[in-house]
Amino acid sequence: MTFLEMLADAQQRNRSMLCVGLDPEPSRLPGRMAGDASKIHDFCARIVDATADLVIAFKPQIAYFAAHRAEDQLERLVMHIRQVAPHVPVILDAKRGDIGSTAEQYAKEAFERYGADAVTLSPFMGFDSVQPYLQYRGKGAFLLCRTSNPGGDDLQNQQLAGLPGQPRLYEHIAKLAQTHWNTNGQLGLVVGATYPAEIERVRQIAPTVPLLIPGIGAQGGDAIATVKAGWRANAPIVVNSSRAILYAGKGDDFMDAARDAAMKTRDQLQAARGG
Ligand SMILES: O=C(O)c1cc(=O)[nH]c(=O)n1[C@@H]1O[C@H](COP(=O)(O)O)[C@@H](O)[C@H]1O
Repeated sequence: MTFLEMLADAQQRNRSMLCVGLDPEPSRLPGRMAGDASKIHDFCARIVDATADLVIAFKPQIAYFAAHRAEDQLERLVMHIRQVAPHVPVILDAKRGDIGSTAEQYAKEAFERYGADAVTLSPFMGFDSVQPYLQYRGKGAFLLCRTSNPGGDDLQNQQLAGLPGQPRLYEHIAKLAQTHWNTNGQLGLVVGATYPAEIERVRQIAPTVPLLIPGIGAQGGDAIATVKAGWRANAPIVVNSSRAILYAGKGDDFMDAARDAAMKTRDQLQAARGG
């Protein structure tokens, strides 16, 4: 199955637009795992077990593994997801971006080493830095467009005086992802839940590409406004929450607490579609 087919399948089966972000910080692991980086896999695997029937995707953030020399644990984690939730796609959050020859290695890392179904990319270095990922037919690539952090304004909100209509940089990225750059229909966009007005604008420019929307939960983004701005029947949205679900419980009940938080968030997002 392609990434888009997996997304559609998981969305329907689990009635969900929620993506659980796997950002394991050893000092925040619950109970006896606290402070033990060798338990990163076990912790994330239990979160996967507790939420696999509630999500549209899982999104491991590579820095949380690499910083603790836990890349092998990330490889095992993706295999675990394949076993317990074969219908749920894995989005590797790597935010890569480099010249073509180096991007080929990053693409190999994401899709061959880790076996991810999609990856996050910075579009800053241009189309030839994105192209190597598109050689992997059926895989997805989400381009950073209007990120959830306040500093996203520094560049993404600047107007491009040299282009007709002087679009803002994020508007231009949305247009490229919807049109010229999307040669095989593999591209999506990252837009922050902290900026629903910009999600709406991105949807006007890019009506059919999937949107990865982080920023609800710990960053305080508005889940309901996010769905209203981004959801369309023919275009998936993948709304990520990491810390608010991972660390919902601090003790041995962490799986129940994560499941409870994920279910509430999933239901809140689903309900916002209707109203
Ligand atoms: O690409 C991302 O996933 C991403 C883009 C963005 O604009 N903002 C953003 O927070 N993220 C990631 O989404 C996750 C958000 O985590 P929480 O704030 O704990 O839900 C982190 O892994 C971030 O690296």
